[in-house]
Amino acid sequence: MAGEQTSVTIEDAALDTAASALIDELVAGSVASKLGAQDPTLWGADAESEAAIRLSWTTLHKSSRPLIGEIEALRTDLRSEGIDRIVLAGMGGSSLAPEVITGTESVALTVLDTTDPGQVADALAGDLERTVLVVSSKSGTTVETDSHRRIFAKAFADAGIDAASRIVVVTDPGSPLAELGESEGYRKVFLADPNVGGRYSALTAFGLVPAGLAGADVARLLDQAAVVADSLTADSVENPALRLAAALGAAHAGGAEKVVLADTGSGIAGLGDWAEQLIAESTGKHGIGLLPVVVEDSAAPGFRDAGADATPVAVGPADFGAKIAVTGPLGAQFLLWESAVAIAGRLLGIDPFNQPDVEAAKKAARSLLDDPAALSGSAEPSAVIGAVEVFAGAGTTAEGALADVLREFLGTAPEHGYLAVQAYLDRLDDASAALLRPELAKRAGLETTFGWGPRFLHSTGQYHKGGHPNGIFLQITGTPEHDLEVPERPYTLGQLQRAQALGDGQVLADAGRPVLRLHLTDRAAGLSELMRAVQELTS
Ligand SMILES: O=P(O)(O)OC[C@H]1O[C@](O)(CO)[C@@H](O)[C@@H]1O
Repeated sequence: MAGEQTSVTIEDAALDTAASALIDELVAGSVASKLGAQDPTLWGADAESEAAIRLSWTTLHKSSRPLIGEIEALRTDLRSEGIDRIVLAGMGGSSLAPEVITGTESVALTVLDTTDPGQVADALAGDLERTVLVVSSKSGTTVETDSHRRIFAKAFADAGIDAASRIVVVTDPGSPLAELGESEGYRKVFLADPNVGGRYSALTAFGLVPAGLAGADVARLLDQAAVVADSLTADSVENPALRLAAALGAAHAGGAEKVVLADTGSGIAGLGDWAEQLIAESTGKHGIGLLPVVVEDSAAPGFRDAGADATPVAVGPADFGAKIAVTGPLGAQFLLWESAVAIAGRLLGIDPFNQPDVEAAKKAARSLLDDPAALSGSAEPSAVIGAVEVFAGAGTTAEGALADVLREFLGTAPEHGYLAVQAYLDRLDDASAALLRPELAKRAGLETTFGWGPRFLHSTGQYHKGGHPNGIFLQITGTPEHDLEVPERPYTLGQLQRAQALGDGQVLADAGRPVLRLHLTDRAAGLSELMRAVQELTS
């Protein structure tokens, strides 16, 4: 596999000079060895109590070993019963790592990190006789994951299958889900290390159980992490974590807060999607932070043409345009990025282990679910253009054709701002929505991110509200063809999806961020109309 050697190279001379000074400071302050010793004082007094219960990830390559046998034993049992289809319900840190691990090994795993009724219905339509559902939630209270559990439990029962025997839980000790797992007699409850936060949990049960059950070689991941572990806690200018942290910190200090991630042949499938949560949720707070911008490849808009506000990073060998290149196998890259982001947090002066702004959107969604009138959309669209209903935010008028609406909206971006495209759609059936990112980036001249809602709410969502206040937000929602009941809950999945979009939109608007919502009354037709309108914009 390409990139077996773990390394961080700083390709840009000016950035290298700025980073070198920071690396020297970090070495002089013994920051790496203190991280290795799990010293909670590294991020200042305010962060100390949180850090004290968040640092066990530095030794997971050793402490997670006993899990391997447990996972293998359960996999063998399930296979002997003809159960070989793994569906994972989990948001953010509870699904991103297993998705990358299984994608890298080309092992099948159905990930549910959506409230889209169509996408969940498609997962339900798979062969339930052969299915086990892994319900992963550290807190045990995440509404999306709880909804998936309810929907699948009912579907198993309706199919005459004993649901308890088909549900495996991964959660923290003492969580409501741990208790439920025991009281319902679920197949197995894996209790994860509670001293590791969600986005640092790739090498805990959260990453390893679903991936291992699906057939990935999870022991090899721990081996890969073990190979680099000592180098990441060495007080040395060669330490790759210090180099990456210093480069990101120096870039941020120089006004390049956007981190544009492109795969350049790492052999890893989608590391950027995992790193996105780690970087955005860890650093995007108190009005600063690093904004991850995951692009299709190094030729995509936003990478080689990045402006002074962005740092192009190659995941894999250095490529033309990259200012930083990070190589190494997946297990090593997990530990490297976790260490680097934690240390970058110290350089930025923030607590990398909390996510203070995520709760606001969850609260707004909850209150909308309690207010059916607001949720059913009593608000009239500002305009209806073909299959697209336009809900213009404050400061925009929604006049003219769709291209005019978009042009006016893009004009609200501040200099060196960014555009976030947030698609609350089915990421399989409506996959073409992702093509909007490069098309918009090219024409808007802005670093442009793309996220599937509500998945991104557990990732870049923290940055959108808590990071640099220079984003503009294009929400895309769509009428689902069929809705799905959530058993014993007063809302459907479609209503939950809508509440999440409207709730987050409200929080962003209240914070003074420009928000434009385009609702597709016919998803396929609406997406093509939208793409046509984007292509009418001049670059
Ligand atoms: O594992 P949980 O508790 O379900 O949380 C899922 C995700 O939600 C977040 O708390 C943010 O909403 C993430 O930090 C976390 O990875």
